[in-house]
Amino acid sequence: MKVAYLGPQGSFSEEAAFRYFTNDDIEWYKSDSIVDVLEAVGEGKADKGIVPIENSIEGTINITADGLLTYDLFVEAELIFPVSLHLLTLKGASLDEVREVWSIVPALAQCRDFIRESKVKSRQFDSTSAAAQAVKNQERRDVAAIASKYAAEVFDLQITKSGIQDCSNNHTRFVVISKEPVKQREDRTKTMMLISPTEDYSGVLSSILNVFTALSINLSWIESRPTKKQLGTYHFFIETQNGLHEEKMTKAIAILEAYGHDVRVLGSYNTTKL
Ligand SMILES: O=C(O)C(=O)C[C@]1(C(=O)O)C=C[C@@H](O)C=C1
Repeated sequence: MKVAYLGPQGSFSEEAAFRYFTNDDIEWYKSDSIVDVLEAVGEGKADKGIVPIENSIEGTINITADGLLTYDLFVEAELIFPVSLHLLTLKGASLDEVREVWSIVPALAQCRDFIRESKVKSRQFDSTSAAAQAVKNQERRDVAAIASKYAAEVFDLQITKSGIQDCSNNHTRFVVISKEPVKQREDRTKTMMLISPTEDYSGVLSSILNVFTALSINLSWIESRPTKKQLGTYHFFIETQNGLHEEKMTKAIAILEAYGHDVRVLGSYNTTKL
């Protein structure tokens, strides 16, 4: 089985992938960006992929949410990964030499307070590990990567300041994606769906939410994303704390469809804490 994740070596995605997929028969497929992971799975270059979808400080990773739709993907698991971000510099460099920090956007956003307080510039990379690799290759003492302890080991960098994220209790939620829907099972505890209203009227969102309230279905995630077709039109990602096999979920979907909303189930799955 081929599994795609965001590389290069040393990324959080790699750590999450290695901890979750422990079989021997896995062929790893490292991609250069989150979109490349989604595309690899969408186009069948990899059987499965692992992508970050939400962070406890920064919220939804929109590239992933949108990519699930663009590439017609399904979710088969969610993984909760603790994230501690460190400032990585060349060995021997000190904090007051650092003028610029490099990382992927969600990681820079998780360290907004540190970046503001230390008055450094920031530069975007496609992953924390690509930033760490660039610091190593460019041999510059005035730049630092925001990345993991694992990346420091991989690229032989020094942790010049540790735990620089805005909140110490920081987690990123990854999803395991595939091109085919996973067979429905009775032990699933969550369901992700995309609800697209076909008409725009006042109270459309509350009409959707009322269905879940009436059936005592607890929601663990709701995210509105633009349809990209017209300004001000949205569809809604909704994650329930109930598996798709449960009767109340079948009822909810039937009611939402009877209201004229388009409902697309993206997956029913369990949570793994890594
Ligand atoms: O750049 C990486 O190392 C990743 O795996 C991506 C990513 C993300 O985009 O959220 C994953 C976990 C952390 O939140 C920071 C970066």
